[in-house]
Amino acid sequence: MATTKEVQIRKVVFGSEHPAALCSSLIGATTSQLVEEAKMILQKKPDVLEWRADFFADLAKLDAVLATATSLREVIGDTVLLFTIRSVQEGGQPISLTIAEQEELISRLIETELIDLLDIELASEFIGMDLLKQLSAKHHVKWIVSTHDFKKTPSFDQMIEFLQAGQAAGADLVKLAVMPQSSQDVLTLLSVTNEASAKLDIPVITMSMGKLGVSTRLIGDQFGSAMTFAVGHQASAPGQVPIEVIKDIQHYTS
Ligand SMILES: O=C1C[C@@](O)(C(=O)O)C[C@@H](O)[C@@H]1O
Repeated sequence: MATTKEVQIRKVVFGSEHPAALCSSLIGATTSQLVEEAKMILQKKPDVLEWRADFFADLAKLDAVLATATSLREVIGDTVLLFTIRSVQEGGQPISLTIAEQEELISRLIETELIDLLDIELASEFIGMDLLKQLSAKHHVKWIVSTHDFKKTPSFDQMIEFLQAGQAAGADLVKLAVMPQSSQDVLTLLSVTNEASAKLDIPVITMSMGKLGVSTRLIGDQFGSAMTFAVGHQASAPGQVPIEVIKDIQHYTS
């Protein structure tokens, strides 16, 4: 019989029509904050927890990162763990690590098999992408290749290109988060989701951020988005709504 984790991974990685997988971010700066956050959020039963490691104060210390991943795994059990270092250019926190140091840290973390999913930005300047992909495959870590635009919503064609390029870069899932400036932008993002989820071979995750884009977080799965980010403890991006709200809506839409 499949374990809970296998079922969750299948739902997240291979997509399920409805409802979207529910992901909440951990943005603590210390191990104890992260562990407390995880405990609190787990009561709300998310499918995925995202460790936004760019918020972690000791990101430059490999031992601290590995110890924290171990502590988190002890607390979260079978829940799917996504590891993300979001760059400043794409809405993340400033960090002191160079690109090479980040690559090294991520490689060591993959080898521990403590994480299930890894966020890799499409625009990432990692040098050893092929090696990293091979290492990930060896240790069963799946990739979400992501693109974020916190200022605007690119054109329909550009957004389709981002998603296609993510697939070509070796993604197991692709993600696109953009900022709408009008309700038309929200419609365009939903059209992109509809088209890309039908045409690509991998699950697509999309969201329109901010207040204007909230609807995409609530009903994006009806247009083909495989995952939605919701607040468990604190928001990690503008426009996220509480897990409870998403669960209520999913009750009526799936
Ligand atoms: O890529 C995403 C999506 C997100 O930016 C959002 O808009 O919900 C939140 C981030 O933490 C995550 O890494």
